[in-house]
Amino acid sequence: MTALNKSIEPGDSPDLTEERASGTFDTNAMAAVIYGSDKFAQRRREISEAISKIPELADSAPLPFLDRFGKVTEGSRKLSVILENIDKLIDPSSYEEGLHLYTEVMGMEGHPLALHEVMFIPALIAQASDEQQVKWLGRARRREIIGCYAQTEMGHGSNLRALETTATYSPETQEFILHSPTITSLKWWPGALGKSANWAVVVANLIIRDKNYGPHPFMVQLRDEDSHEPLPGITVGDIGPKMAFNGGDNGFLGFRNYRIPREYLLNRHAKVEADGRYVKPPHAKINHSAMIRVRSHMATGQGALLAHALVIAVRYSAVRRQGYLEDKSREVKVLDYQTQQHRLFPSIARAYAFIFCGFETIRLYDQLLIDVQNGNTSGMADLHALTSGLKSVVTYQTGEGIEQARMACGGHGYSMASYISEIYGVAIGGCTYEGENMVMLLQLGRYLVKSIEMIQNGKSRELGPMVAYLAENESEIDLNLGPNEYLKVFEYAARNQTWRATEKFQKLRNSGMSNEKAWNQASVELTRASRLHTRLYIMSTFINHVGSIVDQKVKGVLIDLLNVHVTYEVMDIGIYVQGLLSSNQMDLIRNQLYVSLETIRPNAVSLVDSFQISDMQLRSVLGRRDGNVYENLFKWAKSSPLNKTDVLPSVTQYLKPMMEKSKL
Ligand SMILES: CCCCCCCC/C=C\CCC/C=C/C(=O)SCCNC(=O)CCNC(=O)[C@H](O)C(C)(C)COP(=O)(O)OP(=O)(O)OC[C@H]1O[C@@H](n2cnc3c(N)ncnc32)[C@H](O)[C@@H]1OP(=O)(O)O
Ligand SMILES: Cc1cc2nc3c(=O)[nH]c(=O)nc-3n(C[C@H](O)[C@H](O)[C@H](O)COP(=O)(O)OP(=O)(O)OC[C@H]3O[C@@H](n4cnc5c(N)ncnc54)[C@H](O)[C@@H]3O)c2cc1C
Repeated sequence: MTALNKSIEPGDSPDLTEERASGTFDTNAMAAVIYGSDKFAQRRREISEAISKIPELADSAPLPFLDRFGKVTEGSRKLSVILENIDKLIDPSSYEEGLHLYTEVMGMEGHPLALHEVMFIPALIAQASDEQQVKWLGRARRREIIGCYAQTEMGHGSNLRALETTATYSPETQEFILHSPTITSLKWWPGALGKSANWAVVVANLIIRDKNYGPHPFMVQLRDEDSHEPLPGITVGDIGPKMAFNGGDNGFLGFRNYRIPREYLLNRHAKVEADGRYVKPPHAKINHSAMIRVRSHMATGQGALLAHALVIAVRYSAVRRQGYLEDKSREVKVLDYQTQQHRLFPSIARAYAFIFCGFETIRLYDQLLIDVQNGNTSGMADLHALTSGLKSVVTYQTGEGIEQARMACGGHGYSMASYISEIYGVAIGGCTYEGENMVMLLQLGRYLVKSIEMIQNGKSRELGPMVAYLAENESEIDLNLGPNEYLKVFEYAARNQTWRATEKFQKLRNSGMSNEKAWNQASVELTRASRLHTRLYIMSTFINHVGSIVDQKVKGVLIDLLNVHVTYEVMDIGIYVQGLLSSNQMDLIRNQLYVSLETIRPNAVSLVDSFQISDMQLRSVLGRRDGNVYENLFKWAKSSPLNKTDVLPSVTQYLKPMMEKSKL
């Protein structure tokens, strides 16, 4: 049985049953808020139920016991079982249902279709012309072909203008000739490129008559569709084991004068005519849309990863007993320690905040896609700035939260039985992919500096709603702090830091320093401004979202969670608000935080239950829904391949002779 309202079942650990009984709200109602609608939350439960009825969809062994080869094979095996049963499991036309199915069955370690769904198909939707979509999109959606998104090279990922792969147009044959001129020009990192994909969207410099028009996306066949062998002129393979994602085959790719037809430039926006004439796109960065899309989805994606770690740590903390409080006759649940609550509850609040914030950025991206298809690119810069900051802040804070969750599980958190280290490895990949965090914070920094320059030039009224606060002035704050006053505190901090960083940059530049050098010398301050601005945005979307909730019990507990969030976040940026808040006010906020931790305590397990992440999806012995941790930890250890025999061959071969020798 998958997660139910309150989720109490016979055989559950009494400690978790007690926690669920103390919850003040309906976890199904909360799940409806988390997943955007009651209908979809219900569908998730139904899909999990349907999955549980097909035993072949379960992992054939706990994934941590598999080696790389085993993980990659297991991913392909489960994928084929999914596809055999797809109509029984989901509505195949629903992207969200598909995502839930894959997330639950395939897990987070990577699989052959991960990039196909996340970047390859979206790149075709955004960048292929109608004619090209007829040719490839249906095939991709039916999974007749497997694709990936090949942009990053061994030598360059951040600085796209320095990519080295070339696509040189030959008007005589009406072909592009793809070439990798150096070792550093090898495509390096693209997910599913190494062994699974037979097609790729490849980003290469478009060269026409010796002129470089910069990076453009090309549709490229990499492997024979029958034999799956690489085509002549293509060198392709796996880049080896990684910190996580080891079920995935991130790859390398090189071209040796590899020819593709002119029609294979994805030409919804930019075109090359038969005679080599170049037709410019409506916006210089329009080819970056696949990246903007993933960045727009990353807040919810990372919120979900943080949620996984918190489900594990909070449930485990409710069954783990260690030490005493007042009652010396029974050890206390570690969740009752204030330090444990301080470690975990602000992260629960962040997970909710990230998910709600992601709703907003996904909506903005979907709107942008429609606008761009209609020739309106005016929203691109705003969304680029917003998602650049957001991906950086949520990935970093998610990593922090997951690592705290691991430590909150003590020694068992360090075991792969907790699965937290895998979640951590997967999540912090997000600090790097889709734009290295510092690089992306500086993209938002550019936008903030431009906004300040508009104010300085008397154009405050032209500022967008997200940066309008930069033109305001706040020097006092009411002692009676509520969420909106906390927003003002954050605005103060972000505004001050943005002005300070911009003025530093301007001062350096005005002193005769080059623009680039001045930028570099102000860049740490600029990233600080970007983080504060982004955290303000997260807080404000959290407040707005909670304000819109109808179910009063759900709303009540989310207001409690919001109180944890706003007090924790303001304490965390104390150094930036010293000019605004007195030490008395800081003490008051600190005390409000401690009170709000206590208020949340009875709902902690219900709040994480509400994510409705099934045991199958969680893959954690510590985080089991029933809380029966210890007997299952022992079972898990016994299933280790090392325990198949009592005496290992390595002992017979090396240790025994060594010990024998020492006896002489
Ligand atoms: C349903 C989805 C589920 C999501 C869940 C995700 C889980 C999946 C798990 C794993 C998948 C991992 C997949 C990973 C894939 C990848 O990593 S793909 C490769 C990604 N690579 C990057 O992100 C590279 C980062 N670099 C860049 O993006 C850019 O080069 C840059 C840093 C933005 C700089 O660009 P450039 O040098 O070209 O430009 P500048 O000179 O700095 O700026 C010029 C002006 O252009 C503006 N600009 C830049 N980009 C954009 C944009 N995209 N849109 C609009 N405007 C843009 C920039 O701000 C400058 O403006 P200004 O002159 O006015 O200041
Ligand atoms: C798990 C994973 C999956 C990936 N999947 C894909 C994929 O499917 N397709 C694909 O094409 N790519 C993929 N990538 C590659 C990824 O997009 C790049 O690694 C990423 O964009 C960072 O680029 P880089 O490696 O060149 O980092 P670098 O730019 O070399 O970063 C190194 C350091 O230099 C700093 N730095 C660089 N430029 C600046 C600057 N201008 N100002 C200040 N500091 C700077 C960075 O902050 C960082 O500290 C993936 C990567 C990972 C880890």
